[in-house]
Amino acid sequence: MNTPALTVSGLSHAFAMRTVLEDVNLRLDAGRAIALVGPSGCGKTTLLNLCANLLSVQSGRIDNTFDCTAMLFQQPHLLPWKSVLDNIALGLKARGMPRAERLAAARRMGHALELDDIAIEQFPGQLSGGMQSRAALARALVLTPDLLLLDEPFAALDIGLKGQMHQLLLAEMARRPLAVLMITHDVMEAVTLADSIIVMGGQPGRMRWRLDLPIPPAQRSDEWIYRQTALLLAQPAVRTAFNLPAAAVSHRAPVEPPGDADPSAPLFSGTAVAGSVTPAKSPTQC
Ligand SMILES: Nc1ncnc2c1ncn2[C@@H]1O[C@H](COP(=O)(O)OP(=O)(O)OP(=O)(O)O)[C@@H](O)[C@H]1O
Repeated sequence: MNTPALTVSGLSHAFAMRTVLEDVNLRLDAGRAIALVGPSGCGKTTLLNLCANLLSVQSGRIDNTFDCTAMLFQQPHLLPWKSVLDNIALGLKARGMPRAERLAAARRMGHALELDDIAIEQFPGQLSGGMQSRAALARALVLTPDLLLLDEPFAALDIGLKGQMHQLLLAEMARRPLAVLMITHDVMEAVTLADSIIVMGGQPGRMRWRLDLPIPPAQRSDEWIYRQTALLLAQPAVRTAFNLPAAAVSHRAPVEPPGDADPSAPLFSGTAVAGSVTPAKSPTQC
């Protein structure tokens, strides 16, 4: 039996007469995480919305063979007139799960994401931003999705809360083969969570650079993450995509992989994607 995957092939998209995405190709397999980074307006959200079926595909193909796709938006979008518990249970209600059963499942998921019984019984407006983000994540995870689409859901959180959300997400990814396609402006967040990072840029937006990180997210030390982030941001193709001025590149050796990571794995090996500012040497499909 084929393992599930999200496959995007030759995808382009236009709003009215303006093309905003051009020839996007990627494949996301079960249990893997891909982060899309790039400057504002390069079409990241449009790509995610196409993957989520919130927009119709005009040109190219998207094949999603995952069983259940859930999406988290930048805003938690909790219903203010419903309790946090009812909000978490919303998708289960749409599936027709009986009330007692869905509320029990929602409570368990809320607890797993460190929302206590007091928080769960409150209305969203009574929660802090960080707790609302947890509730939104709980509402998505309670559906046991095998594909999670993240449109910068942690962008408004401070670094401490963001770190907590990362740990919760990594714990879920370690527990089962959850695939994640995420958008973020935060390159360090991408290096923390993703197996592969795709840098998009230009107008219309295209894929410019791809980096496959050799160490699983759970094994990455803070130091390794800082160094990889710096190396990624030093790549000329990446700087061009972000419209950053050319920078003096440090040639210091990257830090060693932590723990029992494969010592022979390359520490940094990005690939320019076909059609990008740097001619591609490798396959056009990411
Ligand atoms: N519904 C729409 N109608 C017309 N133009 C749109 C629509 N949605 C997005 N656009 C345009 O498409 C382009 C890409 O937008 P998109 O939101 O996908 O970019 P983005 O990379 O996600 O940006 P950001 O990082 O700021 O969220 C932008 O120029 C935007 O104005």
